[in-house]
Amino acid sequence: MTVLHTAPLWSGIGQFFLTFLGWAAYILGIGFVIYAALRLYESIRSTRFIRASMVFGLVVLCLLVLLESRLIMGPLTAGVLADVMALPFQNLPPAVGHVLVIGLILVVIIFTFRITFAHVMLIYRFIERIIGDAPPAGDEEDEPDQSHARFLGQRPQFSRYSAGRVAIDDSEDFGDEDEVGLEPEIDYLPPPPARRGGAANSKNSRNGRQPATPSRAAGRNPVAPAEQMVDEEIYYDDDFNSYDDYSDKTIAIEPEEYKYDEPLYFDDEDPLNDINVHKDKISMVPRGSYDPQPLDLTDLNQATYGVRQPPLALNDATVLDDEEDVIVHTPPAKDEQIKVRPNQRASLRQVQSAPPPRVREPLGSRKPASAGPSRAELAAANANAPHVQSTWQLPSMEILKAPDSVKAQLFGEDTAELAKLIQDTLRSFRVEAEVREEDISIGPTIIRFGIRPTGRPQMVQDEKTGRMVPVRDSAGQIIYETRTRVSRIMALQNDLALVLEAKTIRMEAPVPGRPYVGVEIPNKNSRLVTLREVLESKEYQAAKNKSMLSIGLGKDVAGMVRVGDLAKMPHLLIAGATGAGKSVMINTIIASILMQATPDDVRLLMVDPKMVELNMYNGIPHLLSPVVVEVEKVVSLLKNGISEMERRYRLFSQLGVRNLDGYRRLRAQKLAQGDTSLNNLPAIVIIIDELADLMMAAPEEVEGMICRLAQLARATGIHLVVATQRPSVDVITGLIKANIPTRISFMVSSAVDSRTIIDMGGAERLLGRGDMLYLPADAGRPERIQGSFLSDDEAQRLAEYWQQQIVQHALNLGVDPISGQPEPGWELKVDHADEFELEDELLDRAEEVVREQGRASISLLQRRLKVGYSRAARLIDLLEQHGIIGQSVDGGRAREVYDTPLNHGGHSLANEADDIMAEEKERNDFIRSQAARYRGSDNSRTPIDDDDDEN
Ligand SMILES: Nc1ncnc2c1ncn2[C@@H]1O[C@H](COP(=O)(O)OP(=O)(O)OP(=O)(O)O)[C@@H](O)[C@H]1O
Repeated sequence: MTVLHTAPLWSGIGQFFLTFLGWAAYILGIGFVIYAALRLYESIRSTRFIRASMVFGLVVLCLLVLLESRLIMGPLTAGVLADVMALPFQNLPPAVGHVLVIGLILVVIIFTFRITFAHVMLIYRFIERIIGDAPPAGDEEDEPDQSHARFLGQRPQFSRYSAGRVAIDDSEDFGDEDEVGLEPEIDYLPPPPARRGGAANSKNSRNGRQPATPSRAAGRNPVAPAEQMVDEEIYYDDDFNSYDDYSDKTIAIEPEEYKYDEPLYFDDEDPLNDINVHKDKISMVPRGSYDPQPLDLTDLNQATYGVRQPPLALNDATVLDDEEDVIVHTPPAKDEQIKVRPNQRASLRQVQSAPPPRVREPLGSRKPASAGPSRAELAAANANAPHVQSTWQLPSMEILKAPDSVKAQLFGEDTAELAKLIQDTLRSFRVEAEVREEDISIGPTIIRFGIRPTGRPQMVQDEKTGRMVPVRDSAGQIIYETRTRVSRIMALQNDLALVLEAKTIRMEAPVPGRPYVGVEIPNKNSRLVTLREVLESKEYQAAKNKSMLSIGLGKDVAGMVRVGDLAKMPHLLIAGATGAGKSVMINTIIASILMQATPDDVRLLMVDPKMVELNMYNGIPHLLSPVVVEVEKVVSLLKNGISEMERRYRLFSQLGVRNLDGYRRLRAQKLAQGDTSLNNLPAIVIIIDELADLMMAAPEEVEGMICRLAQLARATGIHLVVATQRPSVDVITGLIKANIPTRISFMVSSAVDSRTIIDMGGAERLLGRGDMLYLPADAGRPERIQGSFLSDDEAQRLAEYWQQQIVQHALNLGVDPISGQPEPGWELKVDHADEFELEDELLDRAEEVVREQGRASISLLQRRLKVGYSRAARLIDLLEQHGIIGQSVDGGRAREVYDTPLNHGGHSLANEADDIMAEEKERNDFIRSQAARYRGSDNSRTPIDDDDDEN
């Protein structure tokens, strides 16, 4: 305008615009220039971003502002157009005119810039945050900020690698500090090292776990620069077995001092983004630029220690045992804890004086130990002791590492975003479903989103507003006209995996007991579940009081502690690919037992063909026999187990009790009456670390004995824990599966393997490293659990604790320590599979049968003794070896019985022909069933034809 106005030729035009538009001519002129430039840019980039509505809105806005200036300043600079526009306002009071024009300006601004309520809220929050930014010092701890999102620990960009992290004492929420054994401390870990270190820097840090740059760290944390923690990823390191180093390097820094000083963004190449143990398994979620939220310590404590678990009606001081109706007093101090067995409780109440301690009792009094005073002798020496208080001391919880609470830390709204992403994706596929906030469960390694199928709702007109609103039932739930099918959601599994950029997602439809389909994706801020935090949980404490064989399994997808009871399982099959976490699980089981049960309560038998996994337990008093590493000795061990089982059965039937619990109750009653005739019978847990090796060596015998034990051992308190790396049908046969109903599947390589273990797919989508599907015997569907972790160090410490106790225990009793030797009756010998049947206990009955019948044949023994073909054939061989029957003659199946007192001439040609036919049939059936079994099914076995002539 100035140029036009001053140039002689164009001054008229300039004058016109200035007169007509006043000062607005400048604004509009500049606006047109910008508009022209933007259009030019649009045409160069072949893009379009100028909205006509916005241009129009800006012009109108400019004119309204011009009008307002005319109303305020009069007709001096506003031009003719403004005068014309001001005409309608002349008769109005000035205030009304201003209000009208300003109102119009606001309306035009709202429409032009498309301002919504969300924008207003954003600004409101921003202002609020600025105002509320300076809380009085020291307030944070007293009054934790509650305004954060509930998705604790879900902000990848604010993981422990990219920001400060917090280690919080749990003692506040977890009861007495002494009881829990954790020192109160608040550890703020340092911020990440500089990210602008260049490629070399980045590489170094990936390989060598680059420490925080001192100067930078010092800048961030002026309080304790020298105490910065070296930020190392050691948690899930392959060769990492202990997290000692981690906590050692954690040093307290004042929480108030910590500030994020730069926006954090996602960079694939940046090692600092290696936030997750499963980095190679999961992918990334795009990150926004959020400001970190303050951490709620209470929330974190609750998430870490499971305080959210519903309180259980437990009285720490006194536990009333319903079954035995006796009151048990818990030990006064944990260090002086002396284990009280359920069957000892009654006597404890009665006997208050301090009697001499008593040695642990042997399982049986079959053979004395070779060196030193035998256990049988020791037992006999103490036989008259009026009580059974054990002198073993249980380890205190301090022997296990305290849970490292730094893992769960800052939180954000990523989870909410993912939920929205899932919902939008489903909608884009025209699948009506919703993901509610309350349906999101956050576990230690997994987040589960619950997708509720919705549909087209029934609509009615609202009487007040006249609008159409969905019809709701009495519970306030929307009633749908047509519903979305679950199968439609399930069909989108891969599409969801795509948008969530997750390498593995697992869908469960429906989640048992919930009205939604579960989508499980890896939690990028995953956390180790330590055995100690599980054992310290209230749920475990409650379970422990009920059963000595409780196992701290881990935490489920909602972060709740999951506990198993081996006594109820009653046997457990663990399978999974190599490195998936089987050995850790077995160690966890053993450690759970060692933490809560004395050798008087539970005894262990271990088979470790890998030779290295369970060796460390050699020498603990719980072992009935040293850890078996030779496959040849396993048959002998299982045989010992079977004879112990049979011995207990005989004992129980004599005493008229039905199971070990009944026996214990009876014993407690007798002890209360001063009768010490009944020996203590501990539960026995047989742990086999690699079944495949055994099944290769002696498939039939091992399978037969495992099944026999599995079928009958429950009542006698003998439990099997069998693990295998090879979930194929020749290892986990149909028979073994049928007899071991409780199963745990870790990650496997294929859906076929998964089906072999848990009879359904899903385990192939697990993440490994303790991520498992737990299928209890009484549940139809498996449950996903992150297994508790026990480092080798802890296991070693626990084993050493018990090994030392043997010495201490023996010193207390004034006897030689006996350790590492098998219990009498549990000696193992190299027992080749072929020799197994040599001492077949059916031999006597077989002899009776053949003498009674005056003839001997396999089919006869099969029918009369109700045994399988191979065992009957073996019995015939044994009878022949013992000189009871003769050899088969001329291909005939029936054999002569020597010295037969009652030979009524039953050995006729007709009988022999029948026998031959029956036997042939049995043989064929047997071969067929064997073949079918190796193909994965042993259902093909045809029943024995009972038409066979017996007489
Ligand atoms: N519950 C868990 N939590 C965290 N990490 C685990 C857990 N269980 C196992 N891991 C990790 O996985 C690694 C392998 O576990 P483990 O040795 O138990 O595997 P495995 O299945 O026994 O393998 P293999 O059959 O080859 O012996 C462990 O060293 C550990 O780092």
